[in-house]
Amino acid sequence: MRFSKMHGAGNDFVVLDLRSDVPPLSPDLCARLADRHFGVGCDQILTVEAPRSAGTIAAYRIWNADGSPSGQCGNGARCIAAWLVRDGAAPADAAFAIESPAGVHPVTRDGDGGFVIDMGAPRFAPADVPLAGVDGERDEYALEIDGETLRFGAVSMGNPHAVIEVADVDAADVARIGPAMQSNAMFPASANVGFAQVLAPDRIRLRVFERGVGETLACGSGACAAVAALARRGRVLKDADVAVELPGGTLRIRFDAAAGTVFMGGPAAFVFDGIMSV
Ligand SMILES: N[C@@H](CCC[C@H](N)C(=O)O)C(=O)O
Repeated sequence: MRFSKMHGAGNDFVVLDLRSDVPPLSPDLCARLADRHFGVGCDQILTVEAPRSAGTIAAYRIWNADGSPSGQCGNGARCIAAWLVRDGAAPADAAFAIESPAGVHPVTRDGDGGFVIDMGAPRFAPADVPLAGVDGERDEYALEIDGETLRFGAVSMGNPHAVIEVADVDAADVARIGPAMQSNAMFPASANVGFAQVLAPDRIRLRVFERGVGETLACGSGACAAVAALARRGRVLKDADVAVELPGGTLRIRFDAAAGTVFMGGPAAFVFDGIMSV
């Protein structure tokens, strides 16, 4: 099985071209590919697939390291864009569109040689996240973990996110709180749990404990969710770039409130190409 190893701000991927003849993918095979000791190693598997909607170059799907599927992957979207440009399927200098399970995403180049992806509208309605056992849409919800009341915003970017504002992201107990929130009945589809520290209205720090993986070096949809949730509470700017500093790099996120969409800019890098026996 031929693959490309890529990363976006340290969130790493195995990219497979399913437009050609490859063995059928299963959750078990995804988990084997993602294994850092017995496989290639990655946070997510991305599959490039034939276009589904008019005006798109290709579709893609996302599997976490544990083999579970997801509806969205922001860093993956930039890597898919870079992969399609290198493949010759997408133009190097013009806009094009790709499609995730969450919808169609217009893509443009950014000034640093990376890509800007229109990630679509953040959805806050509890049923859309999904969030269970709450009595209506709010800016923040409360949940008790180990006797501590945590306040969080809930957002879908095509995948579920909880965003907790913290005073110091380095001190956040990501490895304890992340899995405890994911397994709580409030999150029937689990969630990606973000810990955000606001440095200024246009700059935050963020760590994300991802569903199906654990803490990653960057989560693009998590960065979009954090800015959308914080902007809703007036903690960061709307309609202007917010720099999101993640352990693996910095993304630029703009919540365009008038257009009702979130733009994400950042890098996409090739690491190596290879062949894995399956
Ligand atoms: N790292 C990704 C998100 C990948 C999917 C996520 N773990 C989920 O299960 O929803 C990103 O950059 O957005």
